[in-house]
Amino acid sequence: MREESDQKSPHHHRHRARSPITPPPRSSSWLHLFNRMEQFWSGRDVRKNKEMVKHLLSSGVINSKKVAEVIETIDRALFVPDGAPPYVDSPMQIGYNATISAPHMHATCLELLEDYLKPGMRVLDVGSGTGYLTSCFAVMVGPQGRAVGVEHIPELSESSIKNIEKSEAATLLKEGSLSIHVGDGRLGWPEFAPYDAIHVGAAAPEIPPALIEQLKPGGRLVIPVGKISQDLKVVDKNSDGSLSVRVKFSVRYVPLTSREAQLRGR
Ligand SMILES: Nc1ncnc2c1ncn2[C@@H]1O[C@H](CSCC[C@H]([NH3+])C(=O)O)[C@@H](O)[C@H]1O
Repeated sequence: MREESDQKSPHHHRHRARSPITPPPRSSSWLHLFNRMEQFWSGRDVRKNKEMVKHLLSSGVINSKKVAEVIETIDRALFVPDGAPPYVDSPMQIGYNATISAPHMHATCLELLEDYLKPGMRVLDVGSGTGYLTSCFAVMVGPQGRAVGVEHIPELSESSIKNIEKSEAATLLKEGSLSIHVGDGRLGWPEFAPYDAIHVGAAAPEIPPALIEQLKPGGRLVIPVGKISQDLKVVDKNSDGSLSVRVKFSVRYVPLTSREAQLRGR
């Protein structure tokens, strides 16, 4: 086989011959080759990211065009640790007893929050982990809006910034409408409050009062609540400040806890 491929057929040469007025195809540049190799080793493949979106659409997880668009825009492979299959619909370990949520959970939360992620709106992502969902939020609210991630493990915060810098949300991070902060997310992030949307990516035993406080009247909070068996709660703050709460379905998230408890393995 090897001998065969080493033989240069007439076709081989014909492919290489180019008319002098045609610019060389990009595939011949070293930079392109390097990018392809980097993509191969990192498991990145925009076509597979697209296929994942198609699957989420056909299985009815995604119904919104906007949500499909943003998931297509932010390549998931940039946020999944090296060696993990990026487009498989399941959560993955990211170290520090944390996980990146499964694509269907990200999609569900984006759909639940879509109306609260219009251009110019403000969103808080508590337990931002890899930065994947914060980036999706940032793209949806755009440069006039604000997407704020809070993560209590400094190493995860740092690596999330590196992930975002490689993604389509890089400019938003650079220009400041997207920011990631190290802190205890149970206290929210008062600096940019009130928020139209708050998402919590870890399960709280009870809804932290600071998050209710930092939610705008007319805003929505999506939060998993419970210990082992948890409910994904959708909390709407009415214009008079009262709350309407409904349960979307049962979920299993890592706990929203102290840094020490998380690193101890709870
Ligand atoms: N009290 C807390 N404050 C801030 N972050 C927390 C807290 N408790 C847990 N976390 C983080 O919450 C995250 C949940 S898992 C990561 C979820 C993220 N949406 C993603 O898909 O990448 C982990 O990164 C935890 O370190």
